[in-house]
Amino acid sequence: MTKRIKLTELAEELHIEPKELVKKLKAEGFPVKTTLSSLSEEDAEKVRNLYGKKHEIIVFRKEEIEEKNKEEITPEEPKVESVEPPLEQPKKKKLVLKKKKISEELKVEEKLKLEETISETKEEKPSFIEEPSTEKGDKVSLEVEALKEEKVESFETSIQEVSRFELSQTETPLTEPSQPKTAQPSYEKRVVTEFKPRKERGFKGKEQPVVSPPKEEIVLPEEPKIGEKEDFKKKKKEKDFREEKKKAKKKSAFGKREKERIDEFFIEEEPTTLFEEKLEVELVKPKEKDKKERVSDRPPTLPPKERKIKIFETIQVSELAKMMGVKVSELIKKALQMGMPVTANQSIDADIAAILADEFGYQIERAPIEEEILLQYIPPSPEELKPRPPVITVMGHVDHGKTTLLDAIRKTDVASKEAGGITQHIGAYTVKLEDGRTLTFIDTPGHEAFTSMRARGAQVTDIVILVVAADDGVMEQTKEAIEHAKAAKVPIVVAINKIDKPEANPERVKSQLAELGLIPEEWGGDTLMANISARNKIGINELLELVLLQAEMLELKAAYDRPARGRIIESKLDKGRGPVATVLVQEGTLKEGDIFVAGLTYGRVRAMFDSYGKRVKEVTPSMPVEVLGFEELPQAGDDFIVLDSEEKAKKIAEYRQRKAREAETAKEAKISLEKLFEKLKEGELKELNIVLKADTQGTLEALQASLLKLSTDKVKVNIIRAGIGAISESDVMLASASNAIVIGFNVKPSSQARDLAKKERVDIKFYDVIYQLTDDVKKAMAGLLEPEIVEEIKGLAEVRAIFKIPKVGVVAGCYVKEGVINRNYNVRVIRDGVVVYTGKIASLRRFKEDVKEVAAGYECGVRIEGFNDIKEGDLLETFELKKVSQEL
Ligand SMILES: Nc1nc2c(ncn2[C@@H]2O[C@H](COP(=O)(O)OP(=O)(O)OP(=O)(O)O)[C@@H](O)[C@H]2O)c(=O)[nH]1
Repeated sequence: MTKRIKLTELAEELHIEPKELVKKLKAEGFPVKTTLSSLSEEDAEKVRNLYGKKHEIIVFRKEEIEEKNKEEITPEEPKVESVEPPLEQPKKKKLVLKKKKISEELKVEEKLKLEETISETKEEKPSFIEEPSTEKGDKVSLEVEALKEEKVESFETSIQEVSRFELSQTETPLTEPSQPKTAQPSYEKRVVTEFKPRKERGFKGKEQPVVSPPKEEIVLPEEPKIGEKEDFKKKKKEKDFREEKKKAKKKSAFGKREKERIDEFFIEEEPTTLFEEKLEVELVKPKEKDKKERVSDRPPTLPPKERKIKIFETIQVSELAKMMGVKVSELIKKALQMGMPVTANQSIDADIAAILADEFGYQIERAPIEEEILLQYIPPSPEELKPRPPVITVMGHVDHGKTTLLDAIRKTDVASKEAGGITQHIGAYTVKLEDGRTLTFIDTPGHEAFTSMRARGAQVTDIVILVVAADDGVMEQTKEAIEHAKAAKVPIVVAINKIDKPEANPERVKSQLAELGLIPEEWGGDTLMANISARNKIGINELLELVLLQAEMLELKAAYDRPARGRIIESKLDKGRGPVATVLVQEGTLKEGDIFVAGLTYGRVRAMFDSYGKRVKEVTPSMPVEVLGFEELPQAGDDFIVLDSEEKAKKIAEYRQRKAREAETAKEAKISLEKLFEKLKEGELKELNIVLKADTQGTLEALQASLLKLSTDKVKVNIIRAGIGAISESDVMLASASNAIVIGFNVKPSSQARDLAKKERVDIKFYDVIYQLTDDVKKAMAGLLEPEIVEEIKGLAEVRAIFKIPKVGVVAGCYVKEGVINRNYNVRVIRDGVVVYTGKIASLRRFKEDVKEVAAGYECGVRIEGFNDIKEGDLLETFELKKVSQEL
């Protein structure tokens, strides 16, 4: 491919006005029309000669590369002898080392400026007219002036990597290359810019980092082995260089810091790895203050690299290698040489990738997060919106009748009767009333499904039906359900069930609910309530009417005429059909054949079945449908987004998988007091959600009051649950779904809750002094939290027997269940999840022997300092306190 040179660039190079150049060239008979025209390199060279410009030459000699490395040189990094363009006023000389990979696509501009031809092989070796290289084989010389006569079509010559170079001593006309250059896939060129004494360095690689030449002068020191010298002219004026530098900076993918770091690296490492001629270096050493500037930019003759790789946040090492067309091993080696041990499958961030890519002549372009580009979501305009059916979840205390109610509702479905079929269990189903209105029910009753969906960021429910048995009244899980619905800001319609029972007392239920903030309409509140008997199917239609009324108030709408978006409600691996999932379409219309991404997976809709098991071709908003065609099993709560190409879908899924893996490794609490200020500062958080558990009603109330008082203009303290007793799994789930922290005051989590908190990355804080708790929250909000004292749980023992020993006290016969009990640890006595004492171990024994430590699975006798009120069944938790400086 013949490279062409823009007239504008040529004019710049020749320091004349482009228009003037056009005029002149036209007069000379060159095939140009306007300033936008371009010339072949050959012609450009003629023009240069017209203007008396000629190229200077830098002849690079190969560095003494270890034999091993020589062998390893791949086609991507061929050895090169490089030639510099002419410099106007030769003054001092100075070594300029520059490594540059230039591909076939190397810009004309770059080539023009380089004005070089480089021979790659011995056969192709050109020679200089003057100062022929003393080394044979890998030296190349070239006379650019002579090139105008040469009928060389292209200079697309591959330049081999050199580690050393050689220069002719005097500025001489350049000889014609002995042979025309052949196009090569890429070449690397090095221009020695800086020359410093050899120093100790961390690694020695066959490749050297890029160093730009000085802006004012290029002084070439004597190459020790050959002893040749050549003076070089000034390459460009200072101004030109600055401009170039600015351009390069703009184009650079590196952040300033990276760039400086690399510059420093180059300053420190580059010259020393290449030259041993200390004396020469010192003689030509540029002024200190210029040093960084010089090396941090590309020379004016070498524009910023043109080969770009677009990456999204991170990239796998192997992928980066593939994109650059280099061997993974080569890339890993290079990284290692640079002090960054990486593996092929490791994801590296864009900054690291940029440093590495630069070594191979590539520039990294950091693209916005893939998802943001590809899933760019344009919210529908009001005109696009049409009413959609409500999506309902049934919640309530155990045995209050949720399942019976869902069954009763299902039986009211006229469509089911029409279809003559029974509703399939697909996680959700629709109910069509006689008047044609439809409602969608999430088939899994209970707050667990609701919460775990919410914990994954999925909010599919529009309305919660809270089932309360009229004979039993408000119970623990009724309260929890209310809290969940409130935290999710989902309205509640109450179904007071089992009114057929003689002991039913709906009025009592109403007053209990009113105490919890759900005030019935008839009492002036806004909570819709219906008395029903799910078993006897009394009041079901009335209940559904109320639900529809509530839905009307919510003005539920969605756009129908656009690609579908929804949520995964349920998923299973079907033996015959592969991964199958129920999707609730929330927007748009889902069609057979649609390509989609869902959570970490993707696919194409092969077939769809509605809740009666009937195959359907299209599904509209609020409709649940069973979808076949997933690559892998998605998870309940995952999003489901239709895209226009499978490639996109796959890319997004892969990106998400990578992110998920990274998140897995960098597990940290969703929110913690330590991170609070950071999040507030970043505007990520506006309120601090707290799940508060305490040992007594009195302390709970006191804590609530003092915590609420801490709310400021910037952050609101929001207690989403306040309860008495041990921290439960439900507390953790609520905290997880609501991005809350759990505060236990004198209460501890059950071991299941602790495990769940670990899994869900929920931060549980333990306090036993009120002011410490309020102080911490206050400080966290102000960003003044002291180094955190972290409690490390060491072991758990169960008290199985009590021995009262006169004059000594009470000794607890324990069985160590988890971890170790060490007599130096602190100990906490927990009774029914409540901390009854915290102190020190006075003695630890096994078979009358004093021991230091007892591990899990063994029995031991424990006496606690100053505490004799120990009881059978108590748990002894040992812990250590560690200071961790906070990261705020
Ligand atoms: N008398 C009477 N019994 C009912 C009514 N609704 C449900 N039951 C009974 O209450 C018991 C529990 O009903 P379920 O529907 O299983 O309750 P649930 O809330 O789904 O229970 P879990 O799934 O265990 O949480 C069953 O024996 C039902 O027959 C009702 O309206 N009247």
